[in-house]
Amino acid sequence: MQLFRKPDDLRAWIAGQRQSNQRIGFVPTMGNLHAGHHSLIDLARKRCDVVVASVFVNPTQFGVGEDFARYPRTPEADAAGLQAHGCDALFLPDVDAIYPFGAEQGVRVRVAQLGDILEGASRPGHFDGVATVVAKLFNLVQPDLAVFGSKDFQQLLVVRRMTADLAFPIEILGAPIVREPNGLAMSSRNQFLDARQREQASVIHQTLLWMRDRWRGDGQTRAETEGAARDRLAESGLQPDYAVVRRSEDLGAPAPGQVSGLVALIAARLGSVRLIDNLQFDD
Ligand SMILES: Nc1ncnc2c1ncn2[C@@H]1O[C@H](COP(=O)(O)OP(=O)(O)OP(=O)(O)O)[C@@H](O)[C@H]1O
Ligand SMILES: CC(C)(CO)[C@@H](O)C(=O)[O-]
Ligand code: BAL
Repeated sequence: MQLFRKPDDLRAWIAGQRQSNQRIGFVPTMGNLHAGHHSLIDLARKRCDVVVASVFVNPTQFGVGEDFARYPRTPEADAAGLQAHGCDALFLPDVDAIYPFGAEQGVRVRVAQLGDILEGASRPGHFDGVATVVAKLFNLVQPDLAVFGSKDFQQLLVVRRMTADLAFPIEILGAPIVREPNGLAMSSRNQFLDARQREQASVIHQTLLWMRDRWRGDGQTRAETEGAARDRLAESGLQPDYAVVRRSEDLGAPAPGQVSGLVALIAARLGSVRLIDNLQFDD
């Protein structure tokens, strides 16, 4: 596997791949890779001739007081896992390489509305940071296909919108959520949870399943379902940020009587760790 730290070195290698008509797949990550990330590499591997991954903990998507400084950084283990999954190139830039004018002073890409609700409301500016760095990475890697996990469901929609609106000729593939045996969605932040908290956190997935079943079953109103879901999370010792049912297409409010094309989304805190998960009702 090739390792690139400098954008120019990556560009030169990409130019060679394009010249020989290789179809390029791309998996952007923040590192500390687990089976969820590896599943994205496997998907890209199946669809493309060469696979590029990036590991970059992007400062502009973290708010003041969020966990940028303590975000787990494990580049050696990440490189070994990527290589084992057949990744061809790893881009591991430092902050100056991605933000040559300073992280606070460069151009920002903003996805209005879709980027302002739910995660965007809880983490103001978060999706500006995500859209900005993904646009930069797309320009550097010039992939034909980019794979994103549906664990970060709103991020997937934001990236799709940004890609369409800025006319990047890139297919965006959403990948299924990889879970622990108890249902907890795999996430780099799970490592801040002890064994007891990981069990406790499985209530998030249970609540998503319950929201789906209740929605289909007894025709309760959206507000009743969402309120009862928040109560379930709180009774298990989590602090819910939101627990909502939305249209999977654009995260708008469901139409009366709508049962498919929906997604339940939860964000909740357990101690100092903020976890997100979701469940599409037509899965
Ligand atoms: N459990 C999972 N299943 C499928 N895809 C996942 C999973 N976890 C993360 N991903 C995807 O991997 C890509 C990189 O995500 P990221 O590096 O932020 O990892 P993460 O585990 O989600 O970390 P965290 O949520 O703690 O920041 C994203 O597209 C994300 O949706
Ligand atoms: C897409 C991403 C790599 C942008 O920094 C990040 O938000 C992530 O890992 O999901
Ligand atoms: N996986 C989304 C990255 C973040 O939480 O900042």
